[in-house]
This record gives sequence, structure tokens and C-alpha cells, in this order.
Amino acid sequence: MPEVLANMTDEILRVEGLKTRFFTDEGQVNAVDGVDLAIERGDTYGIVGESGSGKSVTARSIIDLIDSPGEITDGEIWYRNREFADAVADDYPDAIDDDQVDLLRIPPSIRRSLRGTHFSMIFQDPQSSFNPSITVGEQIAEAVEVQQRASANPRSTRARSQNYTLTSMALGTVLQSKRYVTSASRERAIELLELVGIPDPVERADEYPHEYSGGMLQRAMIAQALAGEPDILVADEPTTALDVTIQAQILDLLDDLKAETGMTILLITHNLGVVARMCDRVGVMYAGEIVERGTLEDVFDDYVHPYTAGLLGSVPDLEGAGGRLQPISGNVPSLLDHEMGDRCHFADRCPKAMENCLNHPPEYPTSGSDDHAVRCVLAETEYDDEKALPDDYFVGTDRPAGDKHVGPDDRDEDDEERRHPPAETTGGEHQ
Ligand SMILES: Nc1ncnc2c1ncn2[C@@H]1O[C@H](COP(=O)(O)OP(=O)(O)OP(=O)(O)O)[C@@H](O)[C@H]1O
Ligand code: NI
Repeated sequence: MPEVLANMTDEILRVEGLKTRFFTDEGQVNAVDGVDLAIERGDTYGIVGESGSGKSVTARSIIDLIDSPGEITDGEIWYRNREFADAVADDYPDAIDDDQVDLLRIPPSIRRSLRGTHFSMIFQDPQSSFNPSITVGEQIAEAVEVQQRASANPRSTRARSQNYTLTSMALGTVLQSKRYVTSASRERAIELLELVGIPDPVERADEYPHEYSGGMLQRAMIAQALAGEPDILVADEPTTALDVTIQAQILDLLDDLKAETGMTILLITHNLGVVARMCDRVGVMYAGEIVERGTLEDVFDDYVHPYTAGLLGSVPDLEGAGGRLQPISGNVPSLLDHEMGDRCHFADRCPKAMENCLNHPPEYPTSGSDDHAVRCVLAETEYDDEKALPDDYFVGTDRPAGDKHVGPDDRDEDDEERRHPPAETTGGEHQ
């Protein structure tokens, strides 16, 4: 019996075979190409990788924030929540496995109802989460109200979802003319501001976003994300734009909040120092795939994939104190379907590429921990010099790296460069 207990896991989220594509004028972009990951309740799970590897699209797929021309084309996203599973079981029995719900087998309207209440997301740029013409306190109070209205009728997930969807749709327009609806929600907003370490929260609640510093607004965004008491907080590069000291404070805050609320965090970053500091488990992403995953120890100490080795080599200092980088040479590959080929996507940059890397590798278990898996033939074959691909094997087949974030989502390029350093500086730019 104890053995059984020891093997019991409490996976709050399990993603299997997730594929997300963007159908652009240039072709089909395989931004997420068969991602598997499992997140334990109360853990922080890190997804790390160079710019353009598919981290954000993975996170956005999980919380259903993929817009046209993007589409989730395959996979399962199992979310464990007994109450939610019971609520949808009658209408969508195929989507249920005991206390888990496959979010891709319930209608989008119900999926969306989970946002804010079960899943929340924070971003690199807090400005994007706030309306500049409404006070911070008022906006957080509104998030509190949305949550309260959503849970007012806990018996009906359908009512709950419609409530929330309508409310969130109305946010932009209705809110303008509305003051705090109840003093209770205002009080809760102030409590939340205090919880995230905003000094003088009563006064600051009445200030507008532009009156906040970057770090303070980041805290306010976290307060807003916590208003719905989410099970899972998805944090996409939450500290990348901040200076080192503030970055450390925000990471500490997230850790404290996690301990206090028991929430689970999915943390997206290109910075292995942040992963080392925050995460229990980690998935290393490359070209739309998780190429190595496991516990922090698996990935940092017992890594198998040369890409992981390369990333670790490009970490100047795990505490983020700066220093010289050893970049992985070469460019991140195009994710255009017709350019990807059926080989290991890292082979052209890999110092250990062999003939068998010309076949696309499956995910192999390793000889180490049960959690440790690697998409690399080195998990089961020793490197053999005799079979090495010649150095110039891929010369002339290099693909352009500058094709990320194409399409309607196009952002200002300089800005993009600043926020998302190119591959050569991965891991250290923002230290
Ligand atoms: N709206 C879009 N339209 C078309 N392609 C997109 C879109 N958004 C993302 N992509 C594609 O998906 C790929 C993965 O993008 P994603 O934003 O997930 O990368 P990332 O790992 O988060 O990188 P970064 O560190 O720069 O944020 C990109 O290289 C791009 O080709
Ligand atoms: Ni991203």
C-alpha cells in the first residue's frame, strides 16, 4: 500500500500530443508540434527555450488564447478538477475521465469560462492587461466581481460560463461608465494589492496604470490575475522586461503566493537561471517540441540532449549576475511545415549529429529518473564519431531565423527585439 501511495501523482494538468498550427500566407507554421507535459498540483513547471521555439503558443493553447490564423489541430489537455468534471460530466461524458476533463473536448464557450477563474495568465508587458483610463483598483475590483458572479451559481457550469463570457465581453464598454459595483469588491482589490506588496494600497488603488512603475504594475497585474483565485497561473516571461532587482522581487512574490494559495504555476522563460530558481520540473522546447523534460535535477545535472547542454552553456550565471555567454551557434529553425523536414530539428546545429539524426527522433526514456525523457538518439545510443555527419552536411540548407511572429500578430520589430533577444543571446540578455 505505501508503495502505491508513493507512486500516486496529483497531476493537475496533463497535455498530450498537443499540436497548434498557424495557417499563414507563407504556409503552415507548426508552432507546437506534439507537446507532452504533466504538471503536478502546487508545482512550478518551467518551459524554457530560445525565441520562437513555441513556448508562448504552448501556454496560450493551454488556456485557450489562440486566435485565427492559429488553431489547435490535435491533442488532449486534461485538467483535474472534481467539481468541474462533475459539472460537465452529463453533457460531455466523452470529455471526462473520473475527475479530469479534456479541455479540447468541451465547447469553446465552456473552456473560456475557466479563464480568470481556474486559469489566469500574466504577461511580460503589464500595460497590455490594463485599460489606461481606468484606475488600477477599479480594474482589479472588476476582476473580483467577475469571479464572484461566475461562482454565484456553482451548480451550473453553463450559467457560470455564460456569465463570465458575457461579463468579459462587456468589460471594455460597460466598465467605462461604472464605478466599483460593491464596496466589498473594492476592499478585496485593496487586499489583493496589499498581498502583492503594493505599499499604500488604499491610495494606489485610485491611481491609473501610468502612475505605476513597471515593477509595481507587474505586481498589480499579478493581483488582477489572482482575483479569480485560479488553480493554475500561467506566467509568460513575467520578469523579462524588468531590471534584475525587481525581477528577483517578482519571482519571490510568485513563490510566496504559490506557497500561500497552493496554486500551480506554468512559467515560460528563455532564462535557465529563472528556471533553476523557480521550477520543480522543466520542459526544454525547441522547434515546437519538448526535446527534454524532467525534474530540475534531470535537466540541469543529467541532461542528455545537446540542445539542453547548449542552453546551459549559454547561461552566464544561474543567479543572473551577468557574464559572458557561449551561444549555441546557428539559427533557430523555421517552423514552416514545408521547410521543417523529417529529421531531428536540432541536427543542423548539433555538435553530435549522426546519421540516425536524419530520422525524426521519438521521445525516449532515460536511464535516470522516471520523469526524464528526451527526444534524442543519444538517450539510447552512444555518440559514435564514425557515424558523425560531416561538418558541412547542412551547409546551404540553413533556414532564415527571422520568420517568427509573422502574421496579424506582427509587433514593432525593434520592440520585439528588445523584449525577445535573438537566439545568440538566449539566457542572458536580460540579466
Ligand atoms: N500569430 C501568429 N501567426 C503566425 N505564426 C505565429 C503566430 N504566433 C506565433 N507564431 C509562430 O509560432 C512560433 C512560436 O512562437 P512563440 O511565440 O510560441 O515562441 P516563443 O518560444 O514564445 O518565443 P519568444 O521567446 O520569442 O517569446 C513562432 O516562431 C512563429 O513562427
Ligand atoms: Ni514567447
